[in-house]
Amino acid sequence: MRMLITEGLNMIYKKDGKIALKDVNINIEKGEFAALLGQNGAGKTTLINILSGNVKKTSGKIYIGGYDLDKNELETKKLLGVVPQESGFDNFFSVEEVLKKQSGYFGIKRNKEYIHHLLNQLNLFEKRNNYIRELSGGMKRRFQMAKALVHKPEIFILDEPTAGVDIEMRHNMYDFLLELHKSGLTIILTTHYIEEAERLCDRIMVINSGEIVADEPKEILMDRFGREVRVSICFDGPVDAQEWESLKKFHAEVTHHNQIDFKVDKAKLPVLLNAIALKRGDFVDISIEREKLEDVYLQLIKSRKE
Ligand SMILES: Nc1ncnc2c1ncn2[C@@H]1O[C@H](COP(=O)(O)OP(=O)(O)OP(=O)(O)O)[C@@H](O)[C@H]1O
Repeated sequence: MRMLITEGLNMIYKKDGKIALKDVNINIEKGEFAALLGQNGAGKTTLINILSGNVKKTSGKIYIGGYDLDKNELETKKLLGVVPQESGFDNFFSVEEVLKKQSGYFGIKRNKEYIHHLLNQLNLFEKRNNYIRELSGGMKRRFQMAKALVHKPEIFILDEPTAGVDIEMRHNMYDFLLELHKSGLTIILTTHYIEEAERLCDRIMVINSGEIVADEPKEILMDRFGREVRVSICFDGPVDAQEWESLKKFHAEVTHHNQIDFKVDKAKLPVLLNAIALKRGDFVDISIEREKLEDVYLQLIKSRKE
């Protein structure tokens, strides 16, 4: 089932005529965990703000859970849980009060048990009677997640949820998101941490200057663009760059006193390994790594600029 569809979505900010989104067509299936990657100003927040009804699109269609956003705003709002990048916090209320209020906004009564469950999962139970202003930055981010989930939405959208969050807390958030994904929730995440998208998401969308330049299952994207592998070899003695001149075409680079790295098309790997073995047999360690999502992402952004 398709949970989110945009058709020919365009956004031009009236104030300065800035084209923030250009003919954006996306299709997210139920249960997918999708990443939306893009540089600063690419249009990620604009897209999220339009989906959540905070910004009015210039043209195009949006369907959420089959509902047309223009005709069924209330229904679409119920299906979405959005964690914004920044938000005015309800500073003068306690954590639990805000979550109760938010439940009420969606017509949900007697939600205490679920609220406590969420607070427990997000390590916030102890803080339930604290005012929002008394929470740390990382706690506020987790509180925002609870607030977005309190009405049990079907699509969870997060705008850079881990920006500025320390590494341990970030890993806790990953576990939490993976649990939610396992339970069948559809998740869309924008992030600057590419390894985060690589680790969590099964679909990658790349947005560049308001245009979607890639939208594919992660593995297919990696196979299509990530054709090269990096081969690192450590020898039982020093490496002399000159000795490897003949393998320059494999991007030979001495990276350590006894280590040399190569970059090679996967198909040419046997040729390279053969050539190395003929030159020196005293290798003590070898590693072959495929390209990372970061390399693929940079290629995509670069190819558009050329
Ligand atoms: N309210 C606004 N009025 C005019 N232009 C805007 C407005 N909001 C965003 N823009 C412009 O639209 C473009 C897309 O901005 P957007 O905030 O969607 O990018 P982003 O991908 O979320 O960036 P970041 O990663 O920095 O948050 C930018 O050029 C931005 O300056």
